[in-house]
Amino acid sequence: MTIRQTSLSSLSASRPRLAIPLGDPAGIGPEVILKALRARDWSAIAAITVLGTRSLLHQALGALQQSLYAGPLPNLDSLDFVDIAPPLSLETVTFGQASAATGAASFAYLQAAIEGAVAGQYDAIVTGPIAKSAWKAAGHHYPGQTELLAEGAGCDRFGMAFVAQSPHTGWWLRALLATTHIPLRQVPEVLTPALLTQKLDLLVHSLKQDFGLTQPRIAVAGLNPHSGEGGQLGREEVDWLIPWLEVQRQRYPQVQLDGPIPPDTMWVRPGQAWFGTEGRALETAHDAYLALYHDQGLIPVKLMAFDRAVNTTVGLPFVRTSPDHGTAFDIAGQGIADANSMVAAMEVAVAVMNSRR
Ligand SMILES: NC(=O)C1=CN([C@@H]2O[C@H](COP(=O)(O)OP(=O)(O)OC[C@H]3O[C@@H](n4cnc5c(N)ncnc54)[C@H](O)[C@@H]3O)[C@@H](O)[C@H]2O)C=CC1
Ligand SMILES: NCC(=O)COP(=O)(O)O
Repeated sequence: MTIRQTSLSSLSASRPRLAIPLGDPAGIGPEVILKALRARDWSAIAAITVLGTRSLLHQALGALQQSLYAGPLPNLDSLDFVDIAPPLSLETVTFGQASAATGAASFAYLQAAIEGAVAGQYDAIVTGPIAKSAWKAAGHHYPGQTELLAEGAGCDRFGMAFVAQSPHTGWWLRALLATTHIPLRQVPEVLTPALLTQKLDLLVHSLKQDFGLTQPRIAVAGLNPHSGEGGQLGREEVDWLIPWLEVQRQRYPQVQLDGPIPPDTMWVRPGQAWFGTEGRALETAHDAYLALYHDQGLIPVKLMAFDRAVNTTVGLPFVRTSPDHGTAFDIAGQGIADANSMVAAMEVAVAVMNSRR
């Protein structure tokens, strides 16, 4: 596998301290982290600490060495590593088989990273993927890592955003999800003007703080097909989304707020800007997209950028990024996982940290 490096002009010589919890040891987290650690010379731009169970990382390394993977791998002896004993008995793992024990382990790794970040030992956390079902089996009822991070940081306003830089055009795709891990049928009730205001505030702040965009252009999706077609296909747009947008335009005169944009067509221009198929799209695509629910945002993001998109948690007192993919239990232990999204997650963490300084 060839690692493609994301070019980030804002990477600087200062060295943010990155904590990298391994994620679920039965998934591809340890593998993509091992590959990512040798994808470039990180020592020039970051100080990296990996958190996990040493014997399990050795097991993942052994599996990689036995696989067809022929790329460079790190020397574990020279790694800055925090060795965490698994809370439930776990001497070895069977790749692809998550359990209460692997869930308890990935939970403990993330908890240790959060404690370190809150104590000021780390500037950023780049998380390996976990399985929410394994956390649940271990008795941890969180919808995902985002909510544990927010709780640990004492933060009740936070958001899930994805960013990726096009390898074709250099254009940056940014999308924030207004709602995340809830059943689809709950979306219309959970999605309120107050919630959307909170998410827009987080997005505007992050665009300025993390990306230096002080006059961003933001597109807001409608909820219903064709944004409700004047109330004929759903009433949320006419009942509150259009009036809400008017209020927000008054609140944010420096922001160009477009919407509600029919959710299907909203992604045409980003697709053109991403793939470079329509020259004007690079100028006319928005700086960021506010999607109203998980799959409205993540289907297009993953279609365009599954190999390199980065999940970020906005609103925390420290930086958090993650690859966009999950534990990929179907290929764990085979050596074939693509580490580019993990590399991008580490690079974006460094760039955002430098932008905040
Ligand atoms: N940040 C996180 O911790 C995330 C965790 N998850 C969790 O991961 C578990 C599995 O979720 P899925 O929906 O199956 O998504 P997934 O991303 O784990 O896998 C989807 C498909 O993409 C492939 N794939 C994923 N990453 C890959 C990589 N780096 N290289 C090559 N192929 C790759 C997999 O083999 C699979 O066919 C779930 O428990 C989910 O909750 C999912 C997304 C993010
Ligand atoms: N679909 C995105 C995702 O599952 C990320 O979850 P989290 O563990 O980062 O909260």
